[in-house]
Amino acid sequence: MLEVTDLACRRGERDLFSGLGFQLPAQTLLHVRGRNGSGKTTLLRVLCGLLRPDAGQIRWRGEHIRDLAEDYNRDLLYFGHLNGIKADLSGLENLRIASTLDQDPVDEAAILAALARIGLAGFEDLPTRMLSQGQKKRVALARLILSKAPLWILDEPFTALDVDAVEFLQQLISAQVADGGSVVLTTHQEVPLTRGAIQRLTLGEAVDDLDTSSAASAPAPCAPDPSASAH
Ligand SMILES: Nc1ncnc2c1ncn2[C@@H]1O[C@H](COP(=O)(O)OP(=O)(O)OP(=O)(O)O)[C@@H](O)[C@H]1O
Repeated sequence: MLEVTDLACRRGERDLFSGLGFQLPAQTLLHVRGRNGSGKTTLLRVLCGLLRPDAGQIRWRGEHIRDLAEDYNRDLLYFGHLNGIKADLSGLENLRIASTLDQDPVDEAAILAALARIGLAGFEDLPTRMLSQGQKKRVALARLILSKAPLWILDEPFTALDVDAVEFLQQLISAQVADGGSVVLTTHQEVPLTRGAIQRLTLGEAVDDLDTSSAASAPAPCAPDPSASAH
């Protein structure tokens, strides 16, 4: 369970959000929406512990993420705008490093299988600078196939993907939730779930913006913090 209480963040002269609270249990997806510049990326970076909020607490399984430090990082997979892909390294090398940094090393056969599943068979050894934008993104997405992290935080993961890759990623996210994981996601796209609950949070709108809805066979979603607001 990820638990956020009274979170506030100011960037430059602007209050992006304040008094923000929600609980994200297992088998739940939080879909963060909002206009460009409303603070979605900022919120995700705060939830990852990459950015310090101006107020509020973030707890993972009951403990403050700043106290958990590396233990939180081990449970977390963050997929940011920049993909974290090194241009001079191949897909295989990038994933080997990523799995080591995720503190969850996987063997080469598993990495090759993940690259094949994401449609990159035959491209494993090319430096990623020689891949298209969509193929680079696929290399980064292969991390999701390999990940055992219970919490995924994904910033616009669908950008630059073709129709097949979008569908594949939707399935990965759906499986993560169905298998008991939690996902925080920014996207302008709907993500259908086979099992689990969806919560929606729209930044830049008034207080009643945090609503919940459930997919088929979903457990009851947790109640949103009634004090939540996003400016
Ligand atoms: N390092 C920074 N210093 C000051 N202001 C910043 C910084 N990074 C972002 N901002 C500002 O914070 C606001 C929110 O940015 P953020 O990237 O979180 O928005 P977003 O909702 O993710 O936008 P988009 O949909 O365009 O990706 C923007 O007005 C941006 O200019």
